[in-house]
Amino acid sequence: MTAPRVLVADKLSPAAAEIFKNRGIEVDTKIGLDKDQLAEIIGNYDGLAIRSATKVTEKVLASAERLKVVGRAGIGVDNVDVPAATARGVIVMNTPFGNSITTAEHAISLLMALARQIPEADRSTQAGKWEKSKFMGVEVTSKTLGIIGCGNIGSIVADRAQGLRMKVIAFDPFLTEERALDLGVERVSLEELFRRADFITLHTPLTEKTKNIINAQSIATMKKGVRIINCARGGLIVEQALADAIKAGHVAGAALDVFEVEPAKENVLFGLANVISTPHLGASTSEAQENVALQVAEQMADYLLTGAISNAVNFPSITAEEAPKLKPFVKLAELLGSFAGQLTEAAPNFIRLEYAGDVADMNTRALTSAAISGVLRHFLHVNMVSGPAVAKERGIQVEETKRGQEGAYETYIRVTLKTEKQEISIAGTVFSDGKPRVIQINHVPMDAEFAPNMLFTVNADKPGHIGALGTLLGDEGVNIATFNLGREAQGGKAMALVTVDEPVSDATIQKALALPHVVRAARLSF
Ligand SMILES: NC(=O)C1=CN([C@@H]2O[C@H](COP(=O)(O)OP(=O)(O)OC[C@H]3O[C@@H](n4cnc5c(N)ncnc54)[C@H](O)[C@@H]3O)[C@@H](O)[C@H]2O)C=CC1
Ligand SMILES: O=C(O)C(=O)COP(=O)(O)O
Repeated sequence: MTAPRVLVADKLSPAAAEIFKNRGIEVDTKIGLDKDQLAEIIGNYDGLAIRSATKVTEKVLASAERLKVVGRAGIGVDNVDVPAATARGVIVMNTPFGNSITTAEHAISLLMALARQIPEADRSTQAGKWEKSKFMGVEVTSKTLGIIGCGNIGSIVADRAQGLRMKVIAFDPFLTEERALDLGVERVSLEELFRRADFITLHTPLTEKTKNIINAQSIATMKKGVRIINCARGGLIVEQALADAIKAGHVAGAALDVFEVEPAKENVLFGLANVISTPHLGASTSEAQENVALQVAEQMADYLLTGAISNAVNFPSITAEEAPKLKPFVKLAELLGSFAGQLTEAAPNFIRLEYAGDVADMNTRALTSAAISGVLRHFLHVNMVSGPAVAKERGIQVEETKRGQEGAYETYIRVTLKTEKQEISIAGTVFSDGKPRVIQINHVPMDAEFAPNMLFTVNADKPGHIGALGTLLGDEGVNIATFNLGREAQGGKAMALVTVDEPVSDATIQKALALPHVVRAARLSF
């Protein structure tokens, strides 16, 4: 067997290259390649080790004929097109804890720097101005810190802020009362957090639900004089809205480590008084970089040399023998979880997996992990291995039931989610062509393949809906690939699952909701 080859494309601690070499893997380090240069050479490598700078796009992956694994020395994988990697059978792995303390410390540093205008005071002093009366700060003791996203990093920030004698409140759909109590934080709604916080710090992943969470409307509900810290992802904040609020004096300052477009060479926030920026330095300490480099290199080497998988964000750990039989059902379980997760308004507190027929005799632990990760990946950076543990930590009850063949399908999986207000169940099967299909939505029969872009509607079963929806999509320039229907009973609730060529816009969703008898319209993507 020829030695596997790994490309290190971002600045990693030299510890990573050492490990690859020691384990008999050839390693090249080429930092700063653009998309085209990367696409040109990626075909020569089995592994790609990156941080946040390298964008692993569909185009790069399309040229990556040999690539088996992308290793992210860090947490966020939003610079990797994970669905495209999965579709090409490329494992994407990250190092979920290696830089959490360091990033939390950066958030606290920015908080203190913001409270006392340290960067600006430094610039003025070194320019010989001695403007002692210009830089009046605020004390953080007894001030309220609002943490949005109280996961690994948010929890460490909470701990450190309490050491600074701040009052910590947190919004996180997965934060249980019990965990909040353990952390010594007060669990509040997002609205209450915006209303009460003197400082707000962001620690969520960038998802459909968190994108633009700080916008003109939410800023208007914040206390006058609020200060905002972002060490998570640029897309969480509408930068123009923040700039406007700072200029208007409503927001007293912002400290930003991350930007919507990186590298951020120019930005609407640059140059404003009381804006502090750092170039995505959250994870940049020698300790964190050593941790993540060692871990990612070991994980990648394990996978390339033995096939063992750990901390993969797009695949569960499965032995070499089980893999071929399980693979289509892993995909199905993940898609069903993702479908249900996209339809919930809030984080679930209960997930049930039902396995019927042949699939009940397979490695359902891997399948359950896949389904849980499908549900949770709309909220968290969760991987299939850690999915059940994360669900447990967050107080989500997971139930698995198995039974023999029942009904029309030889084998099927049903995923049921419960939130405080809703229950959603999606069932599916794998046909002999190996393709996963939806066969029931909330027990209503349906027969549809999963597709990258879909629209789901629920309506009262009255004549005219199909025509109206078809006309609306036509008017909006949305091309329909397939149109699948199901209903409870004549005159009851009816559902449509429509495959479209492009993602349906928010405006089209609003128009679909305004159609007669429509009670639900949601965009789905797989
Ligand atoms: N600036 C930097 O250099 C670094 C940035 N990061 C970023 O920090 C973020 C958080 O990382 P971790 O704490 O390790 O992740 P984590 O997965 O442990 O925690 C994220 C938390 O956000 C919560 N969340 C999800 N959706 C939410 C919503 N709509 N509203 C409020 N909370 C929500 C989740 O429940 C979870 O508790 C990630 O985006 C990561 O990419 C991580 C490391 C370094
Ligand atoms: O781990 C993360 O999510 C980070 O954002 C760190 O990014 P970096 O590795 O410093 O480019």
